[in-house]
Amino acid sequence: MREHTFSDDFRAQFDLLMRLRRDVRRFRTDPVDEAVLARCLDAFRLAPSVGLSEPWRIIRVTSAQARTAALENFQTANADALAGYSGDRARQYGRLKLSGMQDAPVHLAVFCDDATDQGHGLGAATMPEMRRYSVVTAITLFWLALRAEGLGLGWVSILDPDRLTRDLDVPANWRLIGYFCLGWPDETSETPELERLGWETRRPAMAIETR
Ligand SMILES: Cc1cc2c(cc1C)N(C[C@H](O)[C@H](O)[C@H](O)COP(=O)(O)O)c1[nH]c(=O)[nH]c(=O)c1N2
Repeated sequence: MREHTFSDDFRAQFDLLMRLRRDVRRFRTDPVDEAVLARCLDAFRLAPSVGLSEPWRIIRVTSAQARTAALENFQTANADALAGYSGDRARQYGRLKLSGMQDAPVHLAVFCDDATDQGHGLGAATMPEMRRYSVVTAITLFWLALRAEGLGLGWVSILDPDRLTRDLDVPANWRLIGYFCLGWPDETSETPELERLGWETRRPAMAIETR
């Protein structure tokens, strides 16, 4: 096996990549080059997965009908979420933009195949949710790969997953992990939008307890 080391310069760049990764809700409508998208999607093949089960299943949502169904799903779930807040929080929530579905050129629905035989159940017998966590690890790599190309990703979870699963006509054993908007971001920042808009702040330091 080839020994590989990374330079200080690479480490600094990687740190910057992580700092500049944002959840993007504001996209330019310019198309994304298919070769660049394919290169970024390769991140899924590099991701860790429980038992090497590779349980991610990706649907590219292109038809007007499927996109409209997803958008309406979001709008309903978002209105329901807004109704769960009151006072200043409700006013603040109402002002947030929580998906870029109307502008993003690429839409992906990512699922976990809960019934896959791949991996022969290794690591998931007592904790089957590990398959879903595996999909999340892959999405994180994909997110960074996109950012390295200057592209942005927005995770949309304000959705009724069963309704989306039905609308996209996917197998019953597939569980929705997230709906993703992808494209060229309108802005870049080292600060999450929810922090900039005063919804929540990041903790100053990570507290690790010992036992
Ligand atoms: C599992 C999961 C699900 C969602 C999110 C993230 C993750 C990890 N986020 C994005 C989230 O708000 C964002 O990551 C944090 O606010 C931190 O900002 P940065 O990602 O650092 O820019 C998100 N954002 C949004 O506007 N609508 C959404 O439905 C969701 N859903």
